[in-house]
Amino acid sequence: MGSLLRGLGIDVEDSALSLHTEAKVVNMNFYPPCPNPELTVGVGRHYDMAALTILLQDDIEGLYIKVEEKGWIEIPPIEGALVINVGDTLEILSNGRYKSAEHRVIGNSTKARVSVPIFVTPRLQTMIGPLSGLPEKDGKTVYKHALFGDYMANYFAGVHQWKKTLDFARV
Ligand SMILES: O=C(O)CCC(=O)C(=O)O
Ligand SMILES: [Fe+2]
Repeated sequence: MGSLLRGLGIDVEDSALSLHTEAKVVNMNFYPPCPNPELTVGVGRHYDMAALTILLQDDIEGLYIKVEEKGWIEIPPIEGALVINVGDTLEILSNGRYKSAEHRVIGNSTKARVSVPIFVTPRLQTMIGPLSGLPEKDGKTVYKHALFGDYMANYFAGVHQWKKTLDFARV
């Protein structure tokens, strides 16, 4: 995450970096095969709330990411490779310079799939907001400061509102 932020021209201190990446939540997803995968939920379209998601997939396809003007693009499943997703927290920390990635998972008709995302997040009591030293986007501060725990409570209260959950932190 340090490299991503340095890419924006800010030199974040190690202490600020570790503050925003202190907690790690590991999920283990199992998608059993289904003859009619279009009838299964898989994982509906969403944005992760984390700063970054580090995702280990197996060699079974299923993960799609939404790319502007191109639609849903399949992420090739390369065994052992890690997919790194930008989440809402990094969007807020970067004042909208990095956008959280919309993605979804579709089940498979013949093969079971396993994935292990690690959500890298601040702790609940950590204040998140645009990092200091960040050049303003079009002269505007897009996001305000909020407790990560409050952001999380709001996210899970409205998880199907997609990008609207970010409105909670908008100025
Ligand atoms: O199974 C996957 O590849 C992704 C799962 C996912 O998006 C999530 O758990 O947030
Ligand atoms: Fe996700």
